[in-house]
Amino acid sequence: MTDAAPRPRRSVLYMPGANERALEKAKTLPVDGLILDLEDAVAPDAKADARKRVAAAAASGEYGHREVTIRVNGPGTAWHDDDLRAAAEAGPDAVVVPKVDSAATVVAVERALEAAGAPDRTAIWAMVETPRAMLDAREVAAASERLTVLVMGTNDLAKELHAEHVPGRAPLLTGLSLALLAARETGRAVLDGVYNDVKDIEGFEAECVQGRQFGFDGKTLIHPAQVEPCNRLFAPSPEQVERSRRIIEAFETATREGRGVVTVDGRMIENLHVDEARRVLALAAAVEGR
Ligand SMILES: CC(C)(COP(=O)(O)OP(=O)(O)OC[C@H]1O[C@@H](n2cnc3c(N)ncnc32)[C@H](O)[C@@H]1OP(=O)(O)O)[C@@H](O)C(=O)NCCC(=O)NCCSC(=O)C[C@H](O)C(=O)O
Ligand SMILES: [Mg+2]
Repeated sequence: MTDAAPRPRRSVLYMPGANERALEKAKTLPVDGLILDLEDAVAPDAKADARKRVAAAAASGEYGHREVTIRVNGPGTAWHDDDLRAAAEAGPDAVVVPKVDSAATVVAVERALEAAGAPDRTAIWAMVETPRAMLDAREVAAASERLTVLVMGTNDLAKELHAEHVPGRAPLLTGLSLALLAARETGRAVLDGVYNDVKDIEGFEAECVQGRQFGFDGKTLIHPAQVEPCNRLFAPSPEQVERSRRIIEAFETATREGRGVVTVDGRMIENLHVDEARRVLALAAAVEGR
């Protein structure tokens, strides 16, 4: 079940599962994915009602091209098992599991989903947001073929580390890198964490650029105002697309002439740069298809 083709996951929006208005509004937002949340955004008294709403929304088929996922409450909580059963029945694109910190947790979730009759199409997205998850990220990512995406939980990670949220995210960079290494080594996609200040679009954009430069496939979001900048900044730019085309063309010409290396704009281009240029073009085409 590992993703092969580049599926755009530039923008993945959380919405509180108890908020009917947000669930409705999401049908009109140009996001690549949605996380219908049963965990942090839902108060204990509202959990049962939210579970019903979210399951109905996920099963409705009304979200078009958007990937629809359900975030269940974490392993060990009073709601986890019921959430998994409801999610398995609803059959979303994925079940997002928070606070996964071992391969055993992933395997337990996989077994519970299968026992509850989850369709094969329902993947597992594992949130990595604890020190243990960071240190065992590779084992978590490789624990199941159903697991297709790692999701950073930067609020929980900062809390666990006693770290401060600062511009540039220096305290979190090791964790971000460990998740990326684990995802790329195992062929999983990987999404960056959320930006809490919904009014600060400039700061949000800076964090999108940082996430993209690191190699994240996209970012998780908490407010509709974050969607457009996120889509724009995680898609290949027109300049990148144009340069990628020139790289491929120049390399193909060089190969026909018996050369294995060439320069474009004064920079050395080898096979590996051509692979990267093809990845960029494939992603740009997939984004264009949206
Ligand atoms: C952050 C918010 C509480 C802000 O809410 P509010 O002040 O009400 O926003 P606005 O008035 O600006 O809303 C304008 C309209 O947009 C809709 N809206 C707002 N947020 C969403 C959303 N997430 N999805 C869909 N629609 C949304 C409002 O309904 C308004 O619509 P309308 O009335 O028609 O104009 C709020 O944005 C919010 O609740 N966001 C999500 C919070 C959330 O899900 N948090 C949990 C996930 S993050 C997390 O857990 C991180 C991770 O685990 C970690 O550890 O890091
Ligand atoms: Mg969290």
